[in-house]
Amino acid sequence: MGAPVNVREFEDLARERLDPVHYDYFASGAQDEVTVRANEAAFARLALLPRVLRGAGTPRLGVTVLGDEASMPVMLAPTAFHRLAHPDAERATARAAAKAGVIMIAAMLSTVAIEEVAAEARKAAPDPALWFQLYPQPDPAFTEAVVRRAEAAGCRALVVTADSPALGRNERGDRNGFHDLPPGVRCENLREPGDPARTGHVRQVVLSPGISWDDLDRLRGVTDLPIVVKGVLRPDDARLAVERGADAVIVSNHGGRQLDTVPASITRLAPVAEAVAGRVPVLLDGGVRRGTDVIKALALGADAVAIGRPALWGLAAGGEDGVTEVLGLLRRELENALVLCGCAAPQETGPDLVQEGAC
Ligand SMILES: Cc1cc2nc3c(=O)[nH]c(=O)nc-3n(C[C@H](O)[C@H](O)[C@H](O)COP(=O)(O)O)c2cc1C
Ligand SMILES: CC(C)CC(=O)C(=O)O
Repeated sequence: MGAPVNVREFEDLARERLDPVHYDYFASGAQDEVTVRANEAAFARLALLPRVLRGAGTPRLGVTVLGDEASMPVMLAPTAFHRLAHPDAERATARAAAKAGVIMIAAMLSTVAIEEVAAEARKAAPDPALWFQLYPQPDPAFTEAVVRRAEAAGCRALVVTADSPALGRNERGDRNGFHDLPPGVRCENLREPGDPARTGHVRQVVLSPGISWDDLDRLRGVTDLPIVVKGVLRPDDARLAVERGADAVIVSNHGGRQLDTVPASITRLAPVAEAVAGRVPVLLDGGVRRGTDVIKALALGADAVAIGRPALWGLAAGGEDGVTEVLGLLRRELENALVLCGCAAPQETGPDLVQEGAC
């Protein structure tokens, strides 16, 4: 195959290069994977209604989210275990994101320690925008220690994953017997505090059924970082998140990996954005594969979108260069979609650009 010309072809290349068990881990979702398919299909069901003769010129793609300037409204969603995609793991992803000027949400379940992820990002850009995703742990002292590490590493927002009071049922994983990381691959952020020599124990992550809005309050007491609630699908929860002090929300169904048969995230964006009513930024992830998907999300109320699997396909296909290429593809596609819609910037999009169910 020649060089991939779109994200789908990057997935094909990644599938060829990856251990099939690890490909399945990245690609799969919960149970029948209804929501995985729905996330992409729902974008295809939305038609774009471009404006003509607007003289908008070459679009500017930059946005500012929670004070972080990004070169485009596409960020990296947190995804676990990059070492399974490429030996350079999160180091490569961080360099590519920083070089591209996009915001990276580093996963708590990273196979490279957050300090090292941040150091690699800084090699590529002087002031990289790095956020940290957190699964609050039942042990508040350990959670606080992880938050302190993220702060000290220079992370500028805390993304709390709210859709995971338990792990979704992943049948591909069960079929493959994929329950443990390979020898030598560890979640480096889960080491016991005070283990700088990295000789000691690494905790198992706990996805706690007890997670509640109180955890958000507790985190507020622990950190001054902006707190982003990830995994909101309902207007009532979005309103609660804002009332409980969230600084942004991410409309997300975890890429269809948690509760199967929840709706495609793009179908929940407009109701959530309406409930939030501009009080905090609204972000979206799930099924974004094209520049046209990005513009549809912007039009329906997102300040930016995040990509999960596409970055992993880039990483598996070509390490740092692969992630760079995926981000470049999406940038070129978004710029093309904006200019063809007659928009000079992401901020110029609105719901009039999108028509439901017509293609
Ligand atoms: C392999 C994989 C691992 C993920 N790990 C995490 C994680 O550790 N924490 C988290 O909040 N979300 C995680 N997610 C969900 C992503 O942050 C994001 O919601 C999802 O991938 C977006 O959908 P997309 O892959 O269709 O872009 C993961 C997703 C994938 C595919
Ligand atoms: C091990 C999991 C909790 C990581 C995750 O969030 C996922 O694979 O979707």
